[in-house]
Amino acid sequence: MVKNTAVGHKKFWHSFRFAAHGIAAAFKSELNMKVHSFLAVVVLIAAAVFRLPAASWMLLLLAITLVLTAELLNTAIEATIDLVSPAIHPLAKKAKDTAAGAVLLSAVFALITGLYVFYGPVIDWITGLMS
Ligand SMILES: Nc1ncnc2c1ncn2[C@@H]1O[C@H](COP(=O)(O)OP(=O)(O)OP(=O)(O)O)[C@@H](O)[C@H]1O
Repeated sequence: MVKNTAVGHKKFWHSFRFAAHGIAAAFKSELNMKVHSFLAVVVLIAAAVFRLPAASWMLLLLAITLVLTAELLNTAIEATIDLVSPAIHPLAKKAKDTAAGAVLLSAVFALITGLYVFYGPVIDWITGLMS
């Protein structure tokens, strides 16, 4: 019983390490992943500078998580397609374009979220500067 738990813990940490390695590998190989991560850091710094409320932070974190998750799944699908269908095939195109569509959709959501949470504070800041 104790042994099984120990094995379970070991398996959990192995899975965790594989997952962390997957994220690091996608970050290293995918330009989009780097760009989205950089933008996420900039947005979070701006959220701290503008002292956004907790609800806005949660919305931003949701949007960032969605974009990065979509990017990771897109990378996984691209790698799988390149492995199983290196030759041109309409289904390979469909799979890659659909996965890219998921990234685009999540990025549009992130843009709308950013406009929604920053609009008021930025307008207040500009108004304060002019008065
Ligand atoms: N095996 C294939 N069969 C048919 N069309 C493909 C195939 N591979 C890629 N394509 C088409 O080319 C586009 C670009 O594919 P590519 O593999 O270069 O991905 P990408 O979107 O440029 O991502 P990245 O640059 O991150 O690898 C795909 O979205 C798809 O429309």
